[in-house]
Amino acid sequence: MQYQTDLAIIGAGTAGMSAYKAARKAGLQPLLIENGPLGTTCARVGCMPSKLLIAAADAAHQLQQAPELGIHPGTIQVDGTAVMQRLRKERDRFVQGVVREVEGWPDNSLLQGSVQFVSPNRLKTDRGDQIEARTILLATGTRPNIPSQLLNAGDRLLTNEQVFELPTLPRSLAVFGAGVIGLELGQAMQRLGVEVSLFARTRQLGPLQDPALQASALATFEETLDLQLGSEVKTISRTPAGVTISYLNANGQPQTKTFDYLLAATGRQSNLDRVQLEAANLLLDRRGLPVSNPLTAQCTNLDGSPSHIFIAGDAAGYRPLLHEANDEGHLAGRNAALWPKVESRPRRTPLTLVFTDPQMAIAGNSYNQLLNQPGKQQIVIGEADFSNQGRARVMQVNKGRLSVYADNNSGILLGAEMLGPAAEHLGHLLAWSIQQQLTLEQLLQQPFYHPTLEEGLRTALRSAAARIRQ
Ligand SMILES: Cc1cc2nc3c(=O)[nH]c(=O)nc-3n(C[C@H](O)[C@H](O)[C@H](O)COP(=O)(O)OP(=O)(O)OC[C@H]3O[C@@H](n4cnc5c(N)ncnc54)[C@H](O)[C@@H]3O)c2cc1C
Ligand SMILES: NC(=O)c1ccc[n+]([C@@H]2O[C@H](COP(=O)([O-])OP(=O)(O)OC[C@H]3O[C@@H](n4cnc5c(N)ncnc54)[C@H](O)[C@@H]3O)[C@@H](O)[C@H]2O)c1
Repeated sequence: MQYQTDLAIIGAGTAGMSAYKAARKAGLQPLLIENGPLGTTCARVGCMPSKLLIAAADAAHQLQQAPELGIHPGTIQVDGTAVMQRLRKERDRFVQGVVREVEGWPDNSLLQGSVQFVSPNRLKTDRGDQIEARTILLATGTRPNIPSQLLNAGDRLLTNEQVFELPTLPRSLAVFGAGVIGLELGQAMQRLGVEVSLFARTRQLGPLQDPALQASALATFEETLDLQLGSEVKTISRTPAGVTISYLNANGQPQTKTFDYLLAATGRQSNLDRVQLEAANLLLDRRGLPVSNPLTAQCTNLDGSPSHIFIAGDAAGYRPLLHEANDEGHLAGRNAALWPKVESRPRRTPLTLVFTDPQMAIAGNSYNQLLNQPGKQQIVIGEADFSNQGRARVMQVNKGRLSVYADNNSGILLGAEMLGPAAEHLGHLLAWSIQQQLTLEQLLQQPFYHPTLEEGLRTALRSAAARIRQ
């Protein structure tokens, strides 16, 4: 069929749906085109099922820790089938919520098919549909990046798209990648009784950049997880017992181990390689992604002029997180309606959280952004150690550290990195304070109740304040 639309949105994920709503509110009748199942990556195979697995792992962990508090829950049994069933039941509720929302939209809002560019204003789908669009939004997200060596695991290779479908928990799991997904899922599986080894080429654990925090993360995670960081994997093969991995460990010693499954958590790759971007007349960056303005979501033409094509969510390669996909989608949908005029909207303060235990947070500017740059002498660091922090000890969660970074002249808080208890909450407090450009002094005038984890934040703020202009 032939379609004509003011706005063709490629991808009905978080960014695409948010753009659809914003564009409709602004008076457009957008056409949303999706080549996979509805429900979004976040709800189907991302944020939500991973946090459901972590919730079960946290429950098991608390029971395992209880005897140290004098509480003896008896033999702890993890029913892997029940864990996975509950995960999928709750996950399906979230997915259904999204699907119902799309189903409530007017007919002809959604087209199924895989989209490619024919020319800057013309798209076609693999089902033979042709779309002429005044403006276009790229909201195509990403898919797992799988290094070719990992394919040797054959039918025992899992990514985030298969792991939540396992009928029960595996006995053993080799996790490749020590980034956010590898750490979150690897630790959760280990706490649920799965024998986990985590392989990574470097010694970097998760996104924290502050050397003191990286060291703390390494010391903490290697207490319980078999970390094969800096290992060199020689061969991976599908064997009758599962997946056999031969590798040189960090000391150069040859090892061979067999696992039930291999989980690839080795980063994400853009889906834009499948849309014939060459036909879109867009300027691309070194990664092959369209050059775009994060304040308008607008792409740039080959000749440097502003394009009628917008980009949002993970496809933009800017901040691949759910709340950012939502914001970018909204911005893109609204600007597509205003096009050729566009509005600039300031971005929120960056906030990254990792739902491990201890959790990780980066609020505002990271260590590298502030301290690996010229002018780093303008930055003071304040620190707190949670190993002896009162409330953290009370709750037996006394691990990790917090670093806050402030401007040495104005005292304004610029960034923070944390590994520690409740980093998801302290990270928000820090991000909100940074967004309001509060100074250390103003922050120290706020109430700090006793005994709370926030007192750890106060320690870090005080230590930075004491170093200002010394
Ligand atoms: C395991 C995991 C856990 C995560 N946990 C968190 C978390 O806790 N917190 C957080 O903030 N973020 C988390 N994320 C990241 C978050 O899920 C993403 O940032 C977010 O889903 C991106 O949304 P999006 O709209 O850009 O992409 P998506 O939701 O992936 O949507 C893109 C859509 O485009 C479709 N598409 C692609 N190409 C085409 C084409 N050619 N034609 C038609 N349709 C196409 C795809 O099928 C897909 O439906 C997690 C991600 C993963 C993988
Ligand atoms: N809590 C959250 O907000 C959350 C949770 C999960 C995912 N996410 C999002 O999903 C994105 C992707 O997560 P991810 O963990 O896949 O990516 P990542 O970039 O965080 O980590 C990828 C890891 O894979 C390693 N790696 C790459 N190639 C490898 C190879 N051949 N062998 C071994 N290791 C290899 C990298 O060194 C790195 O440690 C995140 O950046 C984030 O935006 C967010």
